[in-house]
Amino acid sequence: MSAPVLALDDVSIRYPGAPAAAVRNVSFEIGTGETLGIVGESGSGKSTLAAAMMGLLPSGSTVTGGLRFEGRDLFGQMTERELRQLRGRDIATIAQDPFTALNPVMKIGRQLDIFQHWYHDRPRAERKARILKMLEQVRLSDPGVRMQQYPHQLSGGILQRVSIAAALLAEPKLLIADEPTTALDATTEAQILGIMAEAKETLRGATVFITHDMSVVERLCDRIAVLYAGELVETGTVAEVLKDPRHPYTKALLECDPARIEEPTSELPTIGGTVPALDDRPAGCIFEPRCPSAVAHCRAEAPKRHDLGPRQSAACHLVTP
Ligand SMILES: Nc1ncnc2c1ncn2[C@@H]1O[C@H](COP(=O)(O)OP(=O)(O)OP(=O)(O)O)[C@@H](O)[C@H]1O
Repeated sequence: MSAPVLALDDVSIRYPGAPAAAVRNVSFEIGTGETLGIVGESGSGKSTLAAAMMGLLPSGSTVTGGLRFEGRDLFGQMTERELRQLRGRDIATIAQDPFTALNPVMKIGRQLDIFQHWYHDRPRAERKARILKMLEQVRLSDPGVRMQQYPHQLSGGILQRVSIAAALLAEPKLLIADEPTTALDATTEAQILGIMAEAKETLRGATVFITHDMSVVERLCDRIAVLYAGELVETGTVAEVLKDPRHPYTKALLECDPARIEEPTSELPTIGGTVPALDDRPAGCIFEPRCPSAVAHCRAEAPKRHDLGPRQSAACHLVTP
């Protein structure tokens, strides 16, 4: 991997007043040109990690460990002003809800122009041409008309395309897409995922794609980080982990992926039980209460992370290299 754009080293995050950390001892790196998929059920800490990567945790949150963007610690070394600059220029996001991501009282064309930071010294006509080209790339019909419209005049699917165009125009060093299709219907979701797959060719920085959908990871990501109840249980290349998942939670997620079920069935499989609440975390392995393979030892002691290859690791007592 090239020098990491973002490196997390033993990161734990606790919200103010919370009984325990929402994210515990998470480490991984993302390099230029790489797309990392972060997966896990609801409550596993995906959005908490995304907020931390943007320096947008609620004030009073406690972060321990290192979270470095191009070698600089987001929490130790940067002032609020520097963080704001970073968010505006080097780190872009595609949010779950595109309505909240765009300014309701500014025309789309003007908003997109603001995003293309690196082109502001170019003539206006050149900037406009670049925006039009990008709107075509995200397959928006009538891009010239769209530029004159306000967000409330557009549907969620169209606005999400505008958000993707904004992210591409910004040419960020780090793009964070936080479940960008959650608020959309299935057809629009498929279209947006197709556009994201194409956009991958254009993006030169690193991308973090947050999802609960393994088939999205398979399609769009190079590497995967599987989170469970705030802990990183498995990480590796998508090719390795999806072919040979080693952690029982990763296996269970894959077994529940509708895209992988070969026999027609009226009921989709689910993982029994629920993600433990923050104040009810098991003392041993975090997944033990739901794990079909658990043995007594799993209840007694939390597993360490086992390296399984140059870039794959899993935190499970039952895993052997
Ligand atoms: N602002 C907050 N204040 C206190 N606790 C929070 C806050 N946001 C999230 N949490 C808690 O942190 C834990 C992780 O939540 P988080 O939203 O990061 O998970 P997630 O994997 O993104 O879930 P989802 O897929 O539902 O968005 C949960 O226990 C949640 O209740």
